Amino acid sequence: MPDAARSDLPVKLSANLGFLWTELTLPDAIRAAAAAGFDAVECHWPYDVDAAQVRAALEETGLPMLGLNTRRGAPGESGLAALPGREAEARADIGEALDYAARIGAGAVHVMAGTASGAAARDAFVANIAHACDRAAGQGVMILIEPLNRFDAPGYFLGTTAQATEVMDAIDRPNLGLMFDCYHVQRTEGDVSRRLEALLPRIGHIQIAGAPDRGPPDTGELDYAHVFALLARLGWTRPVGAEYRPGGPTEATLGWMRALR
Ligand SMILES: O=C(O)[C@H](O)C(=O)CO
Ligand SMILES: [Mg+2]
Repeated sequence: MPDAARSDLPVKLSANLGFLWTELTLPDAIRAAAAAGFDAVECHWPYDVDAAQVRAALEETGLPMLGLNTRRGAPGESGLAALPGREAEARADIGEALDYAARIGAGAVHVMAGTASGAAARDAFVANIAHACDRAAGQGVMILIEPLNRFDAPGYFLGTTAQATEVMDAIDRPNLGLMFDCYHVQRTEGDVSRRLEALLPRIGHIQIAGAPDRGPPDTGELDYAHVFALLARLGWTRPVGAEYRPGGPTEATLGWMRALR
């Protein structure tokens, strides 16, 4: 895709390689995203892949890696940052994610909270995220926290944008950002446009998918032509992450990119 055509997009796009091109190795998925015209990539858990190979694919394609996640922990845990008594493990995972981010030049780490609730969980989360921010600041990395919807992630500590902003106020670090996933927000809270407007200064990254089925952005009840026009009006210039389940070959689902161009 020529650069001139890409720059006509009202909003730049990042391919989430946790969901797109999962049949490929991570380096080859980066190449596929570049060939499809994405401006950036992001991933979930790259830890089994040699960071040098990821870095080589990023350099070869010129795509930035926007971010990656801390590990999920044991099956069903979805992260450790809000688990009282697991601080040492949570911080080891944060350190690992930051080290990997440094090796591939990634700009953000999403610290996963885990399944927990109550005051002790909040205290653990606030302390662990503050620790992550302080450690990340030295390498110019942003720490992201992301509310997940209660249907896909029942019991996940962080469920709403209101809860996220409450803990962000308590943590009070300049390199802490909200991961605003329009799909999760729509499933749990709705009012996506108004929430984007209100929360924009606190948002570190935006993700999209069709709702309620998490298919391509041109399926479901959210109108991303409207959302993209709003983001352009609000002056959002960073790539928006396409984090949807293609349900088949990714290339066959990219019509929405052409439609939004
Ligand atoms: O599921 C999501 O929306 C995420 O963005 C994620 O990082 C993994 O849970
Ligand atoms: Mg997401």
